[in-house]
Amino acid sequence: MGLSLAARARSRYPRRDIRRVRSTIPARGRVKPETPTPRLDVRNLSRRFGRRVAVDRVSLTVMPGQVTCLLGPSGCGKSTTLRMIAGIEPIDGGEILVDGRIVCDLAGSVPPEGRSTGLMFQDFALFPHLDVTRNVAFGLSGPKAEVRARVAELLERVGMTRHAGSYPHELSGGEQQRVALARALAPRPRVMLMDEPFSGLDDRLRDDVRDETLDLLKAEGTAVLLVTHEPAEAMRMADEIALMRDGRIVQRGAPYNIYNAPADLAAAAFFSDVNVISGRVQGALTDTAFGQFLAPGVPDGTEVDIVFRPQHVKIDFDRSGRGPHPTAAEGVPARGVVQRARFIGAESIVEFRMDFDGSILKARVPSVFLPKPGMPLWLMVRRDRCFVFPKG
Ligand SMILES: Nc1ncnc2c1ncn2[C@@H]1O[C@H](COP(=O)(O)OP(=O)(O)OP(=O)(O)O)[C@@H](O)[C@H]1O
Repeated sequence: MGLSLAARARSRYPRRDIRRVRSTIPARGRVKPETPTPRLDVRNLSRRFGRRVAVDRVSLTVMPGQVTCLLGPSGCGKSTTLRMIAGIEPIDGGEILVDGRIVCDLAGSVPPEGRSTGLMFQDFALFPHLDVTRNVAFGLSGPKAEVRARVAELLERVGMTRHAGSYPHELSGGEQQRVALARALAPRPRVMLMDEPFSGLDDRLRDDVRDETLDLLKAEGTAVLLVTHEPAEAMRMADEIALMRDGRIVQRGAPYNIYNAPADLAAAAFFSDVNVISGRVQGALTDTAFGQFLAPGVPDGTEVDIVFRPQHVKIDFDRSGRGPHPTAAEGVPARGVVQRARFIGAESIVEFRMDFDGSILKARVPSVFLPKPGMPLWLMVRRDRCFVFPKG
């Protein structure tokens, strides 16, 4: 009686935990850690379903106050990874540490309520028979006055004080989401695990709730691991993106770096439409209809894909069958004929059939320009925005 869930869990796993804490945190004065201990440290985590490896040696760290997004297509293993960290899915290999303390490995597992992790899903599942105050207070223990103060503080921070006595069915989706966030944060979890938490909200509301959630999580210093399949959401939310495919993390980095230096063609294509032209490397260069592209370190004779995003294609008018002059920054122009042009607001997407091989390439241009099908135009490609990948 009187013990919090975490304290109860600790008392159930006393010796093992103490041993682990000793073995993973260096003693004072003996070894000086060079980097701070990650709030969440996942090492070589694996999970199989029958013969299928759903999660394959996934490793990642999240520091206090940091948001890491686990991003990838449907079925790549994101939710399974999150569920293992939360303790609601068994592991088949690896280990999970919270604040340097092992909470799960093949030798044993601290139950979910003892891991200092909070969990938020898309269907936030507030208790329908409890009002907002009691929903937020649900996971809290301790003196009543402290519980009341914590609930009031959180409702204030999520802007729901005036709804304290309302029931979930009396709230909008965004309001329910705010209450769910307050409830998840109430016990001050060290790590917040979020699985597509905003996907039930409409676009406009989603942006607001997302930003408010982020501010609150940062203010509380919580480490956040957020699962999403939407690149735009990951880029907006994340300090770091861990890009996942077929159960593995294929790239980790700041959103800017992942977008501008993708690890491979699939990583580039996950964030936007891409154009791909092919070439063969000779003397660290690849000759194409757009001129030469650098391919440093790629052996002679290697077939490569040259990848560029539609917004990095520049288009220019046809002057009696001639295009603009080649430049160092944009190479040689190649001619194409407009197949389709679509107005999408601030931009137009124009599709060209290229003279050199009949392939289709796309350009995104300011929407003041909406060329008619059949119009010949010249395309140039920004060299500093191209990626060259050996064909896989
Ligand atoms: N309990 C289970 N039994 C069998 N296979 C499972 C189970 N849970 C997940 N899988 C499989 O493991 C793979 C990864 O699933 P997971 O739900 O982690 O993917 P995800 O990336 O989160 O996908 P989504 O974005 O669609 O939720 C999938 O092929 C899925 O079918």
